[in-house]
Amino acid sequence: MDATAIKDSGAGRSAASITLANLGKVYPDGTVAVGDISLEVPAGELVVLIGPSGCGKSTVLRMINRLIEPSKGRILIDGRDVAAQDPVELRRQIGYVIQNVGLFPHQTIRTNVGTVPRLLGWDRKRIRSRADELLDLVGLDPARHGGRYPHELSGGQRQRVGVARALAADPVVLLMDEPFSAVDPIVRSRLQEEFLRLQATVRKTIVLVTHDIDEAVRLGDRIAVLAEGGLLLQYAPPAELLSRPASPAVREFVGADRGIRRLAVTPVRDAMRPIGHVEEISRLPTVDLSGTLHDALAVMLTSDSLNVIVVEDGTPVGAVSRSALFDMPNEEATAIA
Ligand SMILES: Nc1ncnc2c1ncn2[C@@H]1O[C@H](COP(=O)(O)OP(=O)(O)OP(=O)(O)O)[C@@H](O)[C@H]1O
Repeated sequence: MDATAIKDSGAGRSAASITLANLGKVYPDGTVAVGDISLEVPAGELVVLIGPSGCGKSTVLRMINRLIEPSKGRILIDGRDVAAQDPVELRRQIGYVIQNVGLFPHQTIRTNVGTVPRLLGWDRKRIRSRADELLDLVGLDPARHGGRYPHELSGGQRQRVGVARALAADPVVLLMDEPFSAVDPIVRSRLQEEFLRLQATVRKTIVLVTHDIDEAVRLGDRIAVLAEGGLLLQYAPPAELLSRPASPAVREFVGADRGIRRLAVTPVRDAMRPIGHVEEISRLPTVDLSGTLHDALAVMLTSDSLNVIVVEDGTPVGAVSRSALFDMPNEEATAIA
């Protein structure tokens, strides 16, 4: 992971793992922003940091790219301590997307996207073709938008440019600090959806900060819940966090409607039973095997049916009943019983 590797490569470098080991930050005024956090972000996964305002999320992110130096602990990227690397060089290899994007107002969109490649000394032609490739990847037409200035785009479009710029030099790590919070809920939802598609293509290691539990559940392969003082309360995949909150504090944070959220991250397969028990298959609505229980519930509600047939490549493979959705084992309840 050095600058020459980036210079020599085009796109498609692999992602890197990130290790936080007993990471802590006390600001000079004595504020303990981050207590003691240890966690591992596997290469190519998207990890969400979530927690109440002031719990240290941005501080963790900014320690990863050395905008802030830790008071204790270590950060390893692919096993290499970031403290041993030149901060400027390190930052050129780590994409960073912030709320309100921070685009340069007097530069065109294409020039903004080419910022890091330019710093890395790529030639003009290569920078331009890379910028256009990235704009296309985030759903902006290079011919239409490439020559515009940031104020000539909508908030959602600017946000996409921010993501394109962060990906331009094909970083192995992407840090995102509330990347979608400055846009309205409908644009936000569309950006999240597009971002998931983008991530399926580029498979970067991403650490994303948000306040929004729905965003965390939708985007995260894993979620780290932090508390005041920068303490790690739980680190788990969304489904586990929702079904087995590690403490009352996490349960409260995750929210009372977590049963519904859990449906959105539980595969249809988990509540499926053999099809033999269901009558009149052909009249029942269907849901694809790749769907979630939330999809199954939506189909049941719109068709006013108590059962839904699960299909794989168009062939019925099982059925899910409405009661089965709410009989899903709740390990927390079992533990209490
Ligand atoms: N430069 C600083 N000096 C002193 N305290 C700071 C400094 N920067 C941040 N803090 C404090 O450190 C704590 C963590 O701040 P941080 O910005 O990391 O939290 P956050 O979880 O990202 O918050 P938010 O969700 O509101 O953005 C807060 O109490 C904040 O006031």
